[in-house]
Amino acid sequence: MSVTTTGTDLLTIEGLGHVYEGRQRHEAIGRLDFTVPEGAFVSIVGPSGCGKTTMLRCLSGLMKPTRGTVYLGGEPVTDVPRDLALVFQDYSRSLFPWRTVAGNIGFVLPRGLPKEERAERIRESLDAVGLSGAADKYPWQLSGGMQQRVAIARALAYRPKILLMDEPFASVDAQTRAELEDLMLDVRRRFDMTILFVTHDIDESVYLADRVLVLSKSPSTIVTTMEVDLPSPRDQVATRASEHFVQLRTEIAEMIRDQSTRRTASGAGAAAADTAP
Ligand SMILES: Nc1ncnc2c1ncn2[C@@H]1O[C@H](COP(=O)(O)OP(=O)(O)OP(=O)(O)O)[C@@H](O)[C@H]1O
Repeated sequence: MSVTTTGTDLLTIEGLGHVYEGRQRHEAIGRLDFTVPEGAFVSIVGPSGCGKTTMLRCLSGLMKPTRGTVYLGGEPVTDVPRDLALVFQDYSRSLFPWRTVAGNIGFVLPRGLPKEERAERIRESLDAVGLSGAADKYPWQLSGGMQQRVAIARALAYRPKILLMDEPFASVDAQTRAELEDLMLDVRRRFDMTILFVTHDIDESVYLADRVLVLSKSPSTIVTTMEVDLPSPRDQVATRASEHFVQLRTEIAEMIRDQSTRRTASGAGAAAADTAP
């Protein structure tokens, strides 16, 4: 089954740039321009410290960028938008340990929501992440992978138009990571969700997405945009072993390596010219 997008851009990023001011002035983002179509799964991959988290903070309205504008559904983002949810890498800090799983999910739902709908949203989202029986447990009674499933369920229950994920599976073991990747593909199909997924793992970026954006080192720009035309549903073994998958992941790996070699040879000042889209 292939997943379709409407072709309408849900998220538009125009000329985004960010400089951290202060004693340690640092230009984290050079210039980013890209769009995320409604219904698409877009991965962003880039080296450590290239500004991925800074970018997500700007996209989600948590931080005002130094330059540029972010539009969600055509409206400029000036505050945290109602239609957006974030899932972070550090699940242990994103869940309240004193609330049950159901309590953690219910916490983000609108106060005025009728009791039955609140219960239904919690039930549906826990079912979607395979944790139907865990509603009354506390986060500390769950494994790391299960806690991250709760964080995903909480984002789903909120019913956002777009889900931003910041290296969400970087802290779990390889087997759990593969299960969570497949969970995201399933969730995306079931909820028709638009997802922007940040990772430093090239294979993961290709396995999950319709499109991969490759970032340069900081100050980041987009080195390339790669369409991923692998068939769906994807399979952890067959997809990753396919010739086309290997070709795509190799192209991205070479691009990241070449770019970092060039920067080392020519100095950081050449970065902007080297990485122009
Ligand atoms: N508050 C701050 N003040 C100054 N510099 C900062 C601040 N926050 C981040 N930086 C710097 O900006 C750059 C980008 O940081 P950011 O956390 O966005 O990168 P990242 O790609 O998410 O990193 P990682 O892959 O390691 O998670 C880094 O060099 C970082 O040291």
